[in-house]
Amino acid sequence: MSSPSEIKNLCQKSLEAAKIGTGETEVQNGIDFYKFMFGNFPDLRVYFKGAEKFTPEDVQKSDRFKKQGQRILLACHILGNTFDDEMTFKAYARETVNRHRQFKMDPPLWKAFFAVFVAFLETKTKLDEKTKKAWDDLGEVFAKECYRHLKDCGLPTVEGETK
Ligand code: HEM
Repeated sequence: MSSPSEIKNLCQKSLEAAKIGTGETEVQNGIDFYKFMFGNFPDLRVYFKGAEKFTPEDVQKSDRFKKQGQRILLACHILGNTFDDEMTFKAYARETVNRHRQFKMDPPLWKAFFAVFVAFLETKTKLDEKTKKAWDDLGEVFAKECYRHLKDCGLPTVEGETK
């Protein structure tokens, strides 16, 4: 694994293709994430109550996903930004798990999310192998902390190897 600061820099650089903000392009980036996810991983829609049958066209028109798009991209920017600050990064992972408790997600999704996210980023920019590996490494550290926390909370988790 590269150093935390190398991983941070590679992830940060790739996130320039998925900026957040109030401008049209930035807002659309967030909507595009869910259009991508709902279009390519429709099984994940089950967790989004009321949107279980949404098509990418429905996502485009939805105020809910306009807001949620910014939230998820902000979360990914926070992960990239804090990867060299282990205390904050891991606390953010645990907090993310706490906030998702109600959705009763299948635990392996904490790692699987990053494959979805990288595939989304690839719709926005060209990613080299080093950058894809950086996201995979980041996702691995994130997911391990999620699994550890789920176990601490007495919730279903993933034990042992996560790859
Ligand atoms: C495949 C994995 C995941 C699934 C199925 C999932 C599912 C959800 C659902 C159902 C919501 C509520 C939104 C709504 O219904 O409108 C939500 C909110 C949210 N998710 Fe996820 N999530 C996943 C992974 C992640 C990851 C890895 C992060 C962090 C990097 C994250 C960050 C957020 C944030 C920031 C919110 C906004 C609500 C809040 O902060 O409490 N999610 N997610």
